[in-house]
Amino acid sequence: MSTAPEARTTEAAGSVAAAVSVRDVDHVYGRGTSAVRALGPLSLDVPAGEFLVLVGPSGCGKTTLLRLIAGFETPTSGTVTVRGETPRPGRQSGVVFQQPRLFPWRTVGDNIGLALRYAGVPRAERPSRVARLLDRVGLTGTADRRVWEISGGQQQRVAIARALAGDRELLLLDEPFAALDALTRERLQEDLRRMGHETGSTSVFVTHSVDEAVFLATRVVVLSRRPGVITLDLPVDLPRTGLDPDELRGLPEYAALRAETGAAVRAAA
Ligand SMILES: Nc1ncnc2c1ncn2[C@@H]1O[C@H](COP(=O)(O)OP(=O)(O)OP(=O)(O)O)[C@@H](O)[C@H]1O
Repeated sequence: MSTAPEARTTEAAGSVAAAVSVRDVDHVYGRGTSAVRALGPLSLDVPAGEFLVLVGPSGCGKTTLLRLIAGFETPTSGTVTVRGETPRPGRQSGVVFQQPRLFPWRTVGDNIGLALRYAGVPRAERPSRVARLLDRVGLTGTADRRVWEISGGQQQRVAIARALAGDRELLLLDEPFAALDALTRERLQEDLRRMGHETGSTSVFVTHSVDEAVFLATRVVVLSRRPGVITLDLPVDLPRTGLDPDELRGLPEYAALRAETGAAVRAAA
């Protein structure tokens, strides 16, 4: 994935302030005897440019936290802001889910073009923007392919390009690679890691995989069992360039971070 002009715009925009601020948040689904306390109390700041990975046992509230940051949910108490504003779906962030959720009978270009249209990008500008976004996710020249014709990994790349459309300052990813085969998953991890470094964009990524967390993150946050609270907040200061993935995974620091994260996840479960 290469650094396109679109990426540099995001980098410039992202360097201004803390991208995400979560303050004293509690989140409860339902009421009375059927109430489920999913999250909190939880406070977290995500500075611009950070690649934050959330890990924790099933049901600990990872998706809930992502949905609060996306603006799909409003916290029961406390506040969530994205660059100082209350988040609104599709406004400040792009979201990538476990399934790509594309229109399969339409072309790759149409799927991304639709997101650009919603973002208010004029029709005449859309083809060049689509091409730049496809370059960025390693799918140069695929705009005219139908979604059903391309592989699952390629579809997930399209979903990432769509989430980036409209110069969103924040990328939210909810186990985006969980349904992919191991080799495709590794390739996408490598590309996403490189892209995060090259563009300086801000991401919050949810996973169950400790290795995926340490590989991708500049910071790992582990949540406890429900209601999720932070049990580990770990900076990941590994080289972002100059090493291939095997060399990176072979570093003693990598092993130490993996061990510390794994122990925290096991303790949380
Ligand atoms: N709409 C809802 N109504 C009621 N309870 C919900 C709702 N959404 C989630 N929950 C509950 O809130 C808790 C947290 O769910 P959430 O999906 O955020 O966890 P998670 O950590 O993402 O789980 P997983 O790793 O299994 O995807 C769970 O107990 C879940 O059953």
